[in-house]
Amino acid sequence: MLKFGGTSVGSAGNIRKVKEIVKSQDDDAIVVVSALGGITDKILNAAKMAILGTDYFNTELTMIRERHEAVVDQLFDGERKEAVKEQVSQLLDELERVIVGVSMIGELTDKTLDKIGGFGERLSSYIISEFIDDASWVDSSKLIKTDSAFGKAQVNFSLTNTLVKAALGEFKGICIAPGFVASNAEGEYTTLGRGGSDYTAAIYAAALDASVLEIWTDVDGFMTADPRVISKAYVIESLSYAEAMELSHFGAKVIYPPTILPVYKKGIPTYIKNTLNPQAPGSLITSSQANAKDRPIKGISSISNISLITVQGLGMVGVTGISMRLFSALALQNINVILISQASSENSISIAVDTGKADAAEQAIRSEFEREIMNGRINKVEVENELSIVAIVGENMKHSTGIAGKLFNTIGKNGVNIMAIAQGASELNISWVVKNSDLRKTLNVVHESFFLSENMEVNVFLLGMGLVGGNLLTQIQQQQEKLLKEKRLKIKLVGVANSRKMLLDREGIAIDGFRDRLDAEGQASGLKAYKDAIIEMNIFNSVFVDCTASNESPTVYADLLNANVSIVTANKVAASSDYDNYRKLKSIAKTKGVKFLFETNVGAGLPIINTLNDLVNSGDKILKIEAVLSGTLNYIFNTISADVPLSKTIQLAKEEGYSEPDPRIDLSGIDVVRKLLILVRESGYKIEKEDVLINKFIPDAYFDGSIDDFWANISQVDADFEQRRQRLEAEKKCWRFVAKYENGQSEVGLQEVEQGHPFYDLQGSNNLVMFTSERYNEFPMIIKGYGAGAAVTAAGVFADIIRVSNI
Ligand SMILES: Nc1ncnc2c1ncn2[C@@H]1O[C@H](COP(=O)(O)OP(=O)(O)O)[C@@H](O)[C@H]1O
Ligand SMILES: N[C@@H](CC(=O)OP(=O)(O)O)C(=O)O
Repeated sequence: MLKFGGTSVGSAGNIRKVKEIVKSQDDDAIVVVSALGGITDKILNAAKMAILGTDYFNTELTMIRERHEAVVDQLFDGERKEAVKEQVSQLLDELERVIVGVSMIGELTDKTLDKIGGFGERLSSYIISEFIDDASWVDSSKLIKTDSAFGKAQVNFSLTNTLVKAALGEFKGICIAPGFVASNAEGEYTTLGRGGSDYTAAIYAAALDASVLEIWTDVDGFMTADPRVISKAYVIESLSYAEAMELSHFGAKVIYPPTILPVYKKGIPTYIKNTLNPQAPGSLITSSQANAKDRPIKGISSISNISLITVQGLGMVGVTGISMRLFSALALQNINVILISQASSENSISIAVDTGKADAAEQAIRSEFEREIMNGRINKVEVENELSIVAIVGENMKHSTGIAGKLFNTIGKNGVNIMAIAQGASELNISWVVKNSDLRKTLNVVHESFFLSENMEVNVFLLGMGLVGGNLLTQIQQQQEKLLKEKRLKIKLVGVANSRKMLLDREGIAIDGFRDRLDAEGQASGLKAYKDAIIEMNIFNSVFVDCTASNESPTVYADLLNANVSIVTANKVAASSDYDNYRKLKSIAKTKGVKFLFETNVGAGLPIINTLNDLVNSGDKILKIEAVLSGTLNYIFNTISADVPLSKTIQLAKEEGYSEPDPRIDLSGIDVVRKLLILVRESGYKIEKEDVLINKFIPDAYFDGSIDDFWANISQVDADFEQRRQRLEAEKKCWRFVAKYENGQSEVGLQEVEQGHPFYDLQGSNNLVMFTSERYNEFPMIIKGYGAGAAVTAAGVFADIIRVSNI
């Protein structure tokens, strides 16, 4: 038993492939076919246009005609072609007559819709039966008998089985049959519901005890998720009938849900195969018991455009019969309930229905419970729209603990709000409701954590592409492959922005040539626009990386953290701003389960803040901090000599890229104050900028004027400094700009350091931090190394990005 879907018979080329597959069968075969892909939609649309009184239905009909004629033209030659065309034309004329009738009468019943809905299958099955030599044709609408529920008729199995067996029980050869179509007792056309050709095939297979059912479609098999949404979805080798049923019930379009029952009852193995890639093994659906080695979750599926109706009232608690009345009222209106969730207090019941049915459902509930609503026993019947249901399915969930915990933890960390949850006692399925706008993110994050747990993805939005940002991208590029191979971590750049332009692409931005792409495709940027775009994109596991020194960029951190975007920043402004703001950002990150990391704020790539956190978290108490934290100042005081006066060293520091663009930020000690603030705060103490005593070594006047005045006048301090330097040299001492915290007192300033002191031998722009703690007491802990420079800072930022992924 074979079934070819609309995509498999959508073009002459594909029909040729179908023929090859059918011809390569060794056994006799019944082949069910769908309408040419998209045709059923067009037919139904033409009818709807006709009833609306627009002439557009003619355009639709012309397109339907041209599609079929083109296929016939390409498949047949000579007289045969004319004969087939004639027959196709007659069928199309018949269709046209009905639709014109609809437009004239202005009435379109479900019965008429069923009459015309199956024309696509009648056409395709006829064409294919002519194209495959020696194939016969059978009219499924005569064999598959249903009730008169037009649109989605219920099959009368005993009659159908008898008719199918009588017609095809002894059949030898290849027989083509239209899918989807059936008829009622009166012989009027009915259909089996959209996507119903799969069902037709299963009905035939069960009636004839077929050895196998093959559903041929346009993907390699039943996949772990809808491949149109999750590009990394992969084929599930084998699944049980129950798993296939659950996944298809919750939206896996690859198979029409009722299909499973007939084949399950008869134990007929069912394959999902790809017409466009027949060599691929496909997926096998059987009754085989779950394999203990299989993952706990087989697949994930979803349905959009769901409404959630919540009925709530204290008067419902402990009252029997409420659920019965609720579901009967809905059943009477033919409303299918897709998901039910009831709190154990019985104070509320939530049900999910198709949005198209939400109004009818609400009305049915309100009228059923009119009395209870009036007397306040039920105080809320609320409908929420634009929702989706997501389900994870797998027989092995039964044997695994912690699935729900992992599931909801991962979803929650990504900021997706879950509106209702249902889990059957069979533990085969956990389903939950989210907003439509969160669907893609939910599917991605769940797919990632359950199916690709060996591959973790971090989505990076970069702000600032100067020295640090540029270096960071180069490092990511060099390391990307290794991280993927060895750590199974995929760092994906999904956004880049500078002060002028921004570029966002959820599929990833190649680091090679990204600047050209930004120039060509980038939109006008602005901090707020970038932030809004990031929040709007709503990507899972995302991190905003701030590689600017801007005062403005930290103003967007709170919004981003609130939207569950982690922050990695080389920018000191946020962590050294008002204490309340620093606390607020940390606390948002904590409640949202995301990271706010700023290791590079102190000592560039040196592991200072992380070390401090480790000490404090493990119960140590920081008693004293002494540190040389300015790479720039250290460079200056290491470079100053009889030949190189102070003003020259400042200039060199700028040229070497150590200093801030305005070196006075370094010279004034402000930058060191900011770093000290961060260290003291991370040690667990509350401190504000104003609490730090600053001992400047250059007179205030130099800091007041313009930067040009500064450069013009700074050499005036050289003579004085040279005198002091000579004295220091004679005493075998050197200058260090030291930040210090002890007993609640913080200060920064120039210190004369003797030989032998840890600060004395500090080369170049190196930094050094000494922590004296309860545990590191007699001999303080010392961390020392490059404390500035784009490459080491970028490396620190990179390490923080990796830390976000928690590997
Ligand atoms: N879990 C899934 N596995 C495979 N395909 C899926 C899944 N979920 C959704 N799909 C979609 O279902 C499509 C096949 O169904 P459909 O278009 O009805 O095919 P046909 O026309 O062959 O009946 C695939 O192209 C794929 O995009
Ligand atoms: N042609 C029908 C029936 C069908 O099953 O189609 P497909 O196999 O392409 O899903 C429909 O579109 O609903």
